[in-house]
Amino acid sequence: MTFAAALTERTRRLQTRLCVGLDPRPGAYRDAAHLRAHTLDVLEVTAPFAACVKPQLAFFEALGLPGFALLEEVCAAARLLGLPVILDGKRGDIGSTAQAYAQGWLSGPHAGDALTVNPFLGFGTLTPFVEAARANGGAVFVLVKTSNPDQADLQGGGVSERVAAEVARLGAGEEGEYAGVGAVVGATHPRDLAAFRALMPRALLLLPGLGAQGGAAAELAPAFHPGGTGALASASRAVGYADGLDVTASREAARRLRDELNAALG
Ligand SMILES: O=c1ccn([C@@H]2O[C@H](COP(=O)(O)O)[C@@H](O)[C@H]2O)c(=O)[nH]1
Repeated sequence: MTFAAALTERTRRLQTRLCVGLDPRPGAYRDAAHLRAHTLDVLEVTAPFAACVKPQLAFFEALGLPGFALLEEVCAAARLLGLPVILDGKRGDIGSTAQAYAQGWLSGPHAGDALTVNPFLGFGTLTPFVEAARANGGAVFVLVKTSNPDQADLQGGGVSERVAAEVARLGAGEEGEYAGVGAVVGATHPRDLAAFRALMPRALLLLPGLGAQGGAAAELAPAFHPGGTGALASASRAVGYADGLDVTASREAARRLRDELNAALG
C-alpha cells in the first residue's frame, strides 16, 4: 500500500487527522539516554491518537551519530505501531545533490515514508524526490506556504500559488485517491486553506503550526475533503512538551487535539 493510501486508511479507521511532531530538544534532558527514552515514550503514548508521525531531522542531526541511531529507532518503532513516517527535512538542491538527498531520506537506511522538500531552487529540484518516492510508494510534501510569519518575504506575490499549481501537476497522473505529491501549508494561515485545497484537489496537505505557533484546530476544516480526509494537522511542542516532560500530559494533549480536529469537521 502506498503512503497516501495507508495514511488515509488510518485516518478513517482511527478517526484522527493529527500528525505528531517529534522535535527532541537537547536542552530539555539530563543526557542522551533521557532524550531517547522520552522521545520513544511520546511516540508510543500518542500513537493511538495519531494518523502519522513527523520527526524533525534538524533535532536528530544536531545529536550527531547517536541522533541517526535514534532516528532509525523512531522509524522502526513507528512502523511497529502502524504509523506512517514523514521526515521533516525540507531538502532541495541541484539535481545530482537532490538525488543523493532523495536516496538518503526516501530509500536509504534512515528512510521515512515521506519527506518534506523545498522547491526554492526551481521545480527541477523536485524531480529526484518525486521519482524516489514513486519508486517506493512513498510521498513528498512540497513547501507551498510555510507557517512562519515572515514566509511572505519570498512566498508572497503569487509564488505559493505557482508552487501549488506545480504540486497539482506533478500528482495529476497518479492513481489512487490521493497523490504521492503533497504540500505543506501552515496551520497559521486558516483563511488561505480553502484556496489551496481547491488548487491541489488530490494532494495531501500537511498543516504544521498547530498549538505552539498559534494554529487552532477549530479553523482548519477548509483544508479537508468531505469525510475528513486529505489533510493532517501537525503539532510538536504542544504534544511532546505539553507539560514539561510528563508523557501522560503528552498523551492527553494528543487526545485533545485529535478531538478538536474531529469536532471542527462537524
Ligand atoms: O511551515 C512549516 C514547516 C515545518 N515546520 C516544522 O514543524 C514543527 C513545528 O513545531 P511546533 O512545536 O508544533 O511549533 C517544527 O519541526 C518545524 O520545523 C513548521 O513549523 N512550519
